[in-house]
Amino acid sequence: MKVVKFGGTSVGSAQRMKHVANLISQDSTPKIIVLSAVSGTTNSLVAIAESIEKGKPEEALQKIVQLKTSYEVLVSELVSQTATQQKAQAILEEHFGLLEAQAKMVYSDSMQRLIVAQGELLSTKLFMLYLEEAQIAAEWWYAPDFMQIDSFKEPLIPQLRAGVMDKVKASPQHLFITQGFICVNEKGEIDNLKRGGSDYSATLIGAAISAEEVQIWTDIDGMHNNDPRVVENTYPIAELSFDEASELAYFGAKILHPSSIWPVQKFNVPVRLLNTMQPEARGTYISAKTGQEEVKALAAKDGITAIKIKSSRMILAYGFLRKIFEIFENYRTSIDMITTSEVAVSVTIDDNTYIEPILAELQKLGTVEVDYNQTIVCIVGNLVADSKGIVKKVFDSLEDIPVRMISYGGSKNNISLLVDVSQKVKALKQLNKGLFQN
Ligand SMILES: Nc1ncnc2c1ncn2[C@@H]1O[C@H](COP(=O)(O)OP(=O)(O)O)[C@@H](O)[C@H]1O
Ligand SMILES: N[C@@H](CC(=O)OP(=O)(O)O)C(=O)O
Repeated sequence: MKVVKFGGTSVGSAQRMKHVANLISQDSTPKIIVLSAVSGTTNSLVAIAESIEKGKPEEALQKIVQLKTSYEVLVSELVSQTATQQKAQAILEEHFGLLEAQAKMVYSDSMQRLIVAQGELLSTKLFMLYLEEAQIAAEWWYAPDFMQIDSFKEPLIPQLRAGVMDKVKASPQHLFITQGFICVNEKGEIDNLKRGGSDYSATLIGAAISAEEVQIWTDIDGMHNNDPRVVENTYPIAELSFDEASELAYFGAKILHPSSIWPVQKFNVPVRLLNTMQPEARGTYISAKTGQEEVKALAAKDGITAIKIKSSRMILAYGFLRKIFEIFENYRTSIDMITTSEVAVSVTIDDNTYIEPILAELQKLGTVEVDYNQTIVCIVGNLVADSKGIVKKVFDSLEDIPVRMISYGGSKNNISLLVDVSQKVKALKQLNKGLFQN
């Protein structure tokens, strides 16, 4: 069994959906197909929910009509037989009807999650109709039937394995179509795996059933050595270890959801990143294999807050770090980078939900300084002993860029630098030149 995920751009139009149908039906290997919402849909659904939250139902309804119109165009291009067109129309009525009903109700967080879940339900149902018309046999699965998260938002893998295996065993089909991103939470409400979560859905399913491999099809030919949106002349990396891919995903390489690697790493299921628009390109192969000692790629993660705590006792007493960590632990806020000196500790976090109470408690331990809008620039590769002078190249490349924190040696795969967000693009470009073009 392979688990094959197609992202929003891969199902972004009728033509692309037809292309995907062609790609998945070329051989008889059993496949679980995980689809995202049509590109742009989740953003529109988030905007609809925001209008309802702001108490502007008319604005929400206007946005719903606009989105529905774009789906009517998609349907008219996707299916041609009268019976299938009627079924498609019924699907639009069901899901846009639900949105319209929500717009007239009082906003809640669970309503927001229900609204954003409609994208993947629409894409998978419409895709099924095209398969029906193209006479490609497949079965549709409702992801919340098997994708569950607990009260800490962690996925329940044994339940996932049992749910998926039961469905496979009960079916004569070898193609199964399901939604990425959406799941059910501990209260039985529809929930999601956070933005970009369809990658995570696919790797969770692949890990849970020990799939042969997970394929993630997107609009680029694999993981590039730097962010192609801001740096020119980037290139795809043929192979990455799980550790390298995990660091890149966590530190901002948008092609992969930040949490998507741990499940496949734990269950040793390889992942291929492939380009829907260029299926013959070899893409990136991610596995347990560790490559040569070299820098593989750069990534950057925005929205970082740096917090410096200066001990009021001047010399760090033992137990000081524990007290600091306990505060972050109590607010379930994870720390990305940490540096210490004799008198101070600096940490970074990417989630400011509990920043106020965290700062209030830290202030009891010493003087606290906070810098918002920071970016972690991350250099990833097999950097075991740095026999190639990578650190020197990093410092030479950064020349005139003020660096707020540096972390090296925490993992053999990563050098992290903290810079102000305004320096991000410059840092990525200069490091690209210094590390890959000499
Ligand atoms: N290092 C990187 N390598 C490849 N793509 C990257 C990288 N960093 C950012 N990206 C961006 O990620 C995009 C693909 O991810 P995403 O938009 O989530 O795709 P999908 O909608 O298919 O899930 C690419 O178009 C590219 O602009
Ligand atoms: N549709 C969801 C989930 C997702 O993973 O999308 P994509 O695969 O297009 O990044 C989102 O936009 O967040």
